[in-house]
Amino acid sequence: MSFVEYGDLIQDGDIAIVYLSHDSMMAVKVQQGAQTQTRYGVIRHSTDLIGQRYGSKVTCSKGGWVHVLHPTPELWTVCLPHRTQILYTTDIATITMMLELKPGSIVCESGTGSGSLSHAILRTIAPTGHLHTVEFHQQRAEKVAEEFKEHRVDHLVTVRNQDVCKDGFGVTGVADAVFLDIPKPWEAVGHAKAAMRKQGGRVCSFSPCIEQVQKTCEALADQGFQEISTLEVLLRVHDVRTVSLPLPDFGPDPSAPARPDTKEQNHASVTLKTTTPPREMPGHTGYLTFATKPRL
Ligand SMILES: C[S@@+](CC[C@H](N)C(=O)[O-])C[C@H]1O[C@@H](n2cnc3c(N)ncnc32)[C@H](O)[C@@H]1O
Repeated sequence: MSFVEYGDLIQDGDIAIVYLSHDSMMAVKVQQGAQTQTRYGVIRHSTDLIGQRYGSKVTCSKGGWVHVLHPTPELWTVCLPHRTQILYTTDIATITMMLELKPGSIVCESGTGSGSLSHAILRTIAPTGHLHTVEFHQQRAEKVAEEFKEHRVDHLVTVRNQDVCKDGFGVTGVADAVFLDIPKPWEAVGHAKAAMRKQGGRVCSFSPCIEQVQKTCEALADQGFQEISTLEVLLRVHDVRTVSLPLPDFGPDPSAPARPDTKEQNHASVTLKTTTPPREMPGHTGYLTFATKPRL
């Protein structure tokens, strides 16, 4: 198992995702002799997990069952231990696309936080790209480096424990893309430019407040970035439901012969399956500001 390569069978030392229901999952480190408690009973790693196929249905000690899934960045985002606010898949998908990330890309990121975005970046740039991620909180930097090792992606990433606004990304002239998720991104824009290859490349900054966005846009323009644009991604789910709608009454058809049952037809209705958006939407996460380093 690795977060960037699929493995068929669950092995000792893997991280597996125990899926209890759509909104209840947990990441488990598989270990010979270990047990995991769930609301459906105990899972015994040696007999219930090791050697089973990913995707298997596993019966727990109380007779209930769970599915055991191969880890992906998306599943990790919903299971990971939060040490900070994190980015979710809706924003991550837009960031990946708009930064034009692909296998082989060199990417700089700060702050690393809980590593939610980092895992998605790593899956996209594997097997030949590299992520340089900067986190100034020492324990967070150490913990995420430990997780990258456990998830077998550590060969694709360098974690630096430093202040990106003072010390930059630790690399110069190499990055195809830079991503910022820090409180004062405008202070890191110069370092982002220095980390990027001489010509071209994309930068993105995530900020919850529009005042932060304004300062970042000014800094990007001052540094000669072009195509500066800010967007907000809102997730709009649709619920599937069965509805009954009255048929429209257009009045009597003057060309048709009079029918005694016309009155009943006016009350006819049709039942159909449709989708409806919820009345309230999940709130704002943040603004994504993108810009391009020009080719001169
Ligand atoms: C909101 S979190 C990032 C979450 C991350 N994008 C994720 O998806 O898990 C912001 C992180 O930036 C770090 N940070 C803030 N300012 C920084 C700076 N100047 N240099 C390096 N890291 C910084 C914080 O310690 C925190 O861990």
